[in-house]
Amino acid sequence: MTIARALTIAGSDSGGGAGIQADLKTFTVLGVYGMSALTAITVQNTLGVHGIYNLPLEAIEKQIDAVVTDIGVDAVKTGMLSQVPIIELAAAKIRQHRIRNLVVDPVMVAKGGARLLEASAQNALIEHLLPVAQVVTPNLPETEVLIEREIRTVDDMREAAKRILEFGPRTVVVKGGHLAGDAVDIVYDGENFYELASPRIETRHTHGTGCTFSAAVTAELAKGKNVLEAVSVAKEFITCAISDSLELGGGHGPTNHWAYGKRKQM
Ligand SMILES: Nc1ncnc2c1ncn2[C@@H]1O[C@H](COP(=O)(O)OP(=O)(O)O)[C@@H](O)[C@H]1O
Ligand SMILES: Cc1ncc(COP(=O)(O)OP(=O)(O)O)c(N)n1
Repeated sequence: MTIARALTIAGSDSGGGAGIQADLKTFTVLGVYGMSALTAITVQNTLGVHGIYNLPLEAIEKQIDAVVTDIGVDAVKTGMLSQVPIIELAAAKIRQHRIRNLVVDPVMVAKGGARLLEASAQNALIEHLLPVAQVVTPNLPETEVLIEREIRTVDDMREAAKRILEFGPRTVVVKGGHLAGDAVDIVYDGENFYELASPRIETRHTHGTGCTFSAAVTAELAKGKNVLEAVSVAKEFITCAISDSLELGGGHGPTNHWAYGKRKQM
C-alpha cells in the first residue's frame, strides 16, 4: 500500500485549533501520514495568543532533515515562520530537498490581533518562499500586505491574485473569509480564474480556518491530486469544519476537524 506523506513546518498552537495541531488533524482525517517541524511554541487558547517562543534554527533544520531523509515527503506546507532567518531556512531546505509540492500559508497575524510574523519579515516571504511555492493561500489582510493595496471586492481579489503570481508561486488562492457576504475564494493559475464559493456561516468559531484549509490542500497534493482538485476538497473540508462547530472555550473556538470525515461516511 502506498502511504501519502505530508510535512508541516509551522508553529504549535497549545489550544489545538490552528498551527501544527490543526495541520496534523487535517492530514489524518484526509488519510495522509503527517509529520511536523516546529518553528515556534505559542501559548494560545480561544481567547488569544499569550506567548511566543521561537525555536533555535538548528532545531528547525534538524527536524526537517530528519523526516525528509528518512521517511520522505510527498507534499510540504509552511505556516507560522515568524522571523527572517526562519523563512530563509525553510526556503533553503525546500530547494535543497527539491520539494515541488509546497503550500505556503503566509501567516502574519492571528484573528485576535497578535503578530505571528515580524513586520520586518514580510518581504522575506516574497523574496525567498513565494518563488518556490506550488500554491500560496493568503487571506485578505495578508493579501493587502503582499500587494500593498486595499481589497474591497471579489474583482480586487482577482487583480491581487494576478499580482501575487508575479512573485513566483504557480497558483494563488486568495481566501475571502474576511470579506462580507458569501465566503468566496479566488484561485488563479496564471491562465484561468476559478471561484470556490460557499454561503457564509454565522459563527465566532473560526479559529484556525486558514491553517486547516492549507493543510487540506497539502494533504490532497500529497495523494497526487492536481491543484484544482486539492483546493476543491480543501474548500469542502473547511466548510464542513466551520458549519459543524465544537463550541469549545470562551472565545473564538476551533473548527471541527472530524466533520468532513463524518459527512463522507454518511
Ligand atoms: N464564516 C465563514 N463561513 C464559511 N466559510 C468561511 C468562513 N470564514 C472563513 N471561511 C473559509 O475558510 C477558509 C479560510 O479563510 P480565511 O478565514 O479567510 O483564512 P484565515 O484563517 O487565514 O484568516 C476559506 O476557504 C474561507 O472562504
Ligand atoms: C501557531 C499558529 N499558527 C498559525 C495561526 C493562524 O492561524 P489561522 O488559520 O490564520 O487562524 P487564526 O488564528 O487567524 O484564527 C495561529 N493562530 N497559530
